[in-house]
Amino acid sequence: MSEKVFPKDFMWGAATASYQIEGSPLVDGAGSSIWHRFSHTPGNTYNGDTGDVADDHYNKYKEDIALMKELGLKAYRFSISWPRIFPYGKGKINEKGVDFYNRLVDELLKANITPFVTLYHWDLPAALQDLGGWTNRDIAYWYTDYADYMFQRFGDRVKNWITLNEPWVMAFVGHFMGEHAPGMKDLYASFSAVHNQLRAHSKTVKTFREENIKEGKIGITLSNTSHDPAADSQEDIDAARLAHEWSNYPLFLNPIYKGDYPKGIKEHVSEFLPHNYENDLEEIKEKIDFVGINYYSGDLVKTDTKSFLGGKTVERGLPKTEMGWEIYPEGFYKILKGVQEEYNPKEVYVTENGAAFDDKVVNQEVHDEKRIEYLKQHLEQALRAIQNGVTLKGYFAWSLLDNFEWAWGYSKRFGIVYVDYKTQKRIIKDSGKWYSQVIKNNSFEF
Ligand SMILES: OC[C@@H]1[C@@H](O)[C@H](O)[C@@H](O)c2nc(CNc3ccccc3)cn21
Repeated sequence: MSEKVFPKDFMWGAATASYQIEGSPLVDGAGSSIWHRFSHTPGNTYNGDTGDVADDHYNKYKEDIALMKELGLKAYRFSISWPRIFPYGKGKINEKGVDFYNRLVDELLKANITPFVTLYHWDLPAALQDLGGWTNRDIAYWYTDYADYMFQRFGDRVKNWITLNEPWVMAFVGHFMGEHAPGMKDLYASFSAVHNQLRAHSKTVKTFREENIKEGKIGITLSNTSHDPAADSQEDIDAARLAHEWSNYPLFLNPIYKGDYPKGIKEHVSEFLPHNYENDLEEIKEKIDFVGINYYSGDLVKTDTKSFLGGKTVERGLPKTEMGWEIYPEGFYKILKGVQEEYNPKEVYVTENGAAFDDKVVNQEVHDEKRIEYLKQHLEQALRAIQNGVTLKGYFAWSLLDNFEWAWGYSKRFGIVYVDYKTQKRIIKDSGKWYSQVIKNNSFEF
């Protein structure tokens, strides 16, 4: 393989999520979600932004799929909104919600674009939150029933399934930091959410196997930040390792592949894990077909006895994106190489990688050179990982479209396609044109 060309059949895609792009959150019988409630609660999002309209993808999906085809995408990762299907999370089914995703999937297949479906990207039915949400052990059954129904309705056409998007963010940004829905600040609730998401994930994988989806594959998508020790001291090395075990793939892959939480978690924060969690570990240890890796940035960790887990982030003067996240491509390689060395997954997909920059429209064009540079630097590291034994099979740029960036609302743009929220006009950015050439050449050098 030439040193700049990706393997044949490498799956080039782009990713989105239901609440971030669809709009119409309560239309056609859909139930409310925790993000509908959270964004409608004053003070929770920048400028009071909500997902009420977003990119109006619920109505513009055909136009957006035509854009994907124009870009030459091989695959498209999107999420299904659980409350569109089960307005109350369980029980009554909303056929109009199922119909939207039927039309979306059929249009993708017509465009010869492979669907990768995320079953849960944070928009929990609000009715289930009223029953405790991810802190209620019964959610493992509610979620598995929802997922099983999706397998039955779409498994004939959708062959690639992701159970959960970034369970760490759901658990800690949503239940400890309070910056995401459901807006809780309770560390015990956070670890309960970790544990119940793992239970839900593994029960769903078992059900997926029983449904025997022809050529079907199922995995999980995990958030990752490359944590480096600030100094070559044992205390900084230990602090960085603990941050890795807590906030990156080990927190979930250790139970899934090795049947227990990481050593550092058990040594330092086992008090927050649910009572008798050990009883569930055997069931959680369930083989998956691929690991989804999300990567955006890295940070430097210094020992600090006053901080949670004994470490704090310190500056190292690297360039940053509009999110204030370091641009650290080497960290991408470290995360990819690390997951292969620590768990040796059959397949790895980069399910999200991208950056927010201050994009401006000039004469109906968006010259986002910084994003092209970011993507190129990270693709170089992805190819380096493949050349060093990582079973990387595909890459999904985050995101196809500028969209609702959670608590940041519409103030941060990650898309390779610009969205004018006043007119809903789409403009392919220079990065989208560049990415289209990457796909055509199967290389970032052309
Ligand atoms: O922030 C960009 C994207 C976001 O739009 C996606 O929905 C989500 O999957 C996503 N995860 C990260 C990385 N992790 C993260 C950490 C703290 C807060 C929010 C996201 C970035 N992104």
